[in-house]
Amino acid sequence: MEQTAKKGILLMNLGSPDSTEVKDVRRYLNEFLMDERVIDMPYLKRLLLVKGLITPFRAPKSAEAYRTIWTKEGSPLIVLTQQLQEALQQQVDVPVEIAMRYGNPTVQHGFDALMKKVPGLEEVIAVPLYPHYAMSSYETAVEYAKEIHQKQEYPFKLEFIKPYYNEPNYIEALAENIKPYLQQEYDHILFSYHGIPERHLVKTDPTGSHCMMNGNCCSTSSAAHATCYRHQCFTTTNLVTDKLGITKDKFSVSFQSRLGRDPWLKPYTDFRLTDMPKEGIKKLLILCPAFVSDCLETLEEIEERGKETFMEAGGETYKMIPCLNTHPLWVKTIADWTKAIVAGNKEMVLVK
Ligand SMILES: C=CC1=C(C)c2cc3[nH]c(cc4nc(cc5[nH]c(cc1n2)c(C)c5CCC(=O)O)C(CCC(=O)O)=C4C)c(C)c3C=C
Ligand SMILES: [Fe+2]
Ligand SMILES: [Fe+2]
Repeated sequence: MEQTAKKGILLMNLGSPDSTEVKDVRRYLNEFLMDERVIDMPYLKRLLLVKGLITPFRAPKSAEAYRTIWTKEGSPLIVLTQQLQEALQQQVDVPVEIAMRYGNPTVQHGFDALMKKVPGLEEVIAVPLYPHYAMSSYETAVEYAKEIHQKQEYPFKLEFIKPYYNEPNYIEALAENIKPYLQQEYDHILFSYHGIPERHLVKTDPTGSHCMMNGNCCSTSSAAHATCYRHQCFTTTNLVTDKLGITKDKFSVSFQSRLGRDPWLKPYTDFRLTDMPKEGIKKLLILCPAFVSDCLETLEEIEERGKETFMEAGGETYKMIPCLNTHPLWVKTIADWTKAIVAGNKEMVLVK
């Protein structure tokens, strides 16, 4: 490949265990949950909780769950991120690599691979594969990449694509991805976002007085919205339903995948799946826009277990709409953003 710009792209996703063996799942969970932006407790307390309580019980169960979705190529999340890399590489003339926040391939591996491909590498554009800002997803990916960049004294400049929850071309891709599923009969569409503990919203609120102060906090104008996960999830939902002409009575938002006993964002997806058939919602479409690539939390929690919950509660049809994965409009969107940055347009760059 002839290099015109000494730049590279790094697609950053969350990561998966190396295999479905309990020892690999244990190592992955320990790394993930010892992240202070995920379990936000003082180190010793976190260590005791994660290594003494959560991981020993969770690792065998999670390993079993991973076995139900694992493919011969490996974890769906990793395989789909690789497929996104390949599709994007067809559209841009700077090298594209992938890296995971936890597990493999690491961020350092991604940086080294780009350095190898581009002698004299001047700039890396990192694309966090999270549309919304949460300290346990977007923020930790960015801060971790910055830490590796600094510690290893890489000579290139590192830039990040900003959260894109409201970007018109992202919304358009999401809408196009949903559209074919609207042909089938449905009573309701549930937008199920990954949950976070409520206190994380308070922690990332730069105003110190906005998030969770009242039920409408996310719909009133505030500087906090730049880092308010709840606001951003509602915004994505409203923009995409507006675009598709889906009326307010036909959709709602819920939050999935909670861990532990603290209050997480509500309503909880599993509770809603149990209640909806009783409310007359029998035919459900469900999607998980917090994820760009299908993963354990979509394929096992929502597509498999969620369906069981809904059908056992009296539901009739249940269809999960896949994540954006390698949807052509999504690939084009990332290509357009990164090409613009390579050309010197900084509109999509995170400013901190
Ligand atoms: C939107 C992205 C994500 C946020 C925000 C997030 C927060 C968060 N997650 C946990 C705990 C777990 N999450 C797990 C899996 C998982 N989480 C995300 C994304 C976000 N997490 C993804 C893409 C995945 C799937 C990974 C895969 O390999 O497919 C898991 C591991 C699986 C399990 O045991 O259930 C845990 C644990 C917390 C505590 C948290 C916020 C505080
Ligand atoms: Fe908010
Ligand atoms: Fe998670």
